[in-house]
Amino acid sequence: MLELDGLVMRAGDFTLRAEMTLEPRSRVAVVGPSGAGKSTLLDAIAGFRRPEAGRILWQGRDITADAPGTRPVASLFQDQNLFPHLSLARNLGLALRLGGGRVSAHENQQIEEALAEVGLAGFGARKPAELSGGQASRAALARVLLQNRPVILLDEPFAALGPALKAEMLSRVAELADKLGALALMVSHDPADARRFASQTVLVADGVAEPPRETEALFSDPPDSLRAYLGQA
Ligand SMILES: Nc1ncnc2c1ncn2[C@@H]1O[C@H](COP(=O)(O)OP(=O)(O)OP(=O)(O)O)[C@@H](O)[C@H]1O
Repeated sequence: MLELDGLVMRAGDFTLRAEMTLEPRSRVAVVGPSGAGKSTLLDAIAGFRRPEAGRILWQGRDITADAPGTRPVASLFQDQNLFPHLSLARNLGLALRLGGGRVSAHENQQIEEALAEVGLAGFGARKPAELSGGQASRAALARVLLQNRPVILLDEPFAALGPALKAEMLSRVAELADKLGALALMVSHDPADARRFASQTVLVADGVAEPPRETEALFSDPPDSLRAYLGQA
């Protein structure tokens, strides 16, 4: 379980509170108005921002003070965070060896397999600039696969892709999360994506990240804060 226990995040005069439990191996959408704190919530879990109060626990272990690289968490962002001067294989090697160092023959084999898994067999020598948007997204998925962490965070990673490609990537992420047995938490501005991806949804609004609710129930009878955001006010 991922537990947010009395979590308080503060940035300037913005405050976000969260109190919830998320089940392992579940897929959860994070929705809410712009500026409500969705990225803040994911950054807290990833360890990119420190809470002012409260704790974050994974399987009962307090990870609040852990550095991002040592958390049980892999993150996928819109700008896929690939180093431009390194080949795809070297970029993926860094996912396996956070401290750098030579990648072993076995690790090279793992990288090849991960690339093949996402439909990029033979692309290891390419630089990120030599990839299309869809290929870069798939490369980022290969990295998440290699990182093999039990929590996957996705902050609008496919917002720049066209509808068909976005739908394909979402189903690939769902497959990958299921294969890894991971909890996947995804920020989305598109209710259709949330419905497609996640049976549970966290609403972030009015300074609070609420415990997850059934996605269908939330969208079919949205509270006022979500209704306004959906343009149903
Ligand atoms: N360093 C900072 N200093 C002051 N305020 C900040 C800082 N970082 C973020 N904020 C504020 O925190 C709030 C939450 O931002 P956050 O990026 O988490 O929202 P979001 O829900 O992800 O928004 P969007 O959907 O537009 O991406 C915003 O009101 C933002 O202005």
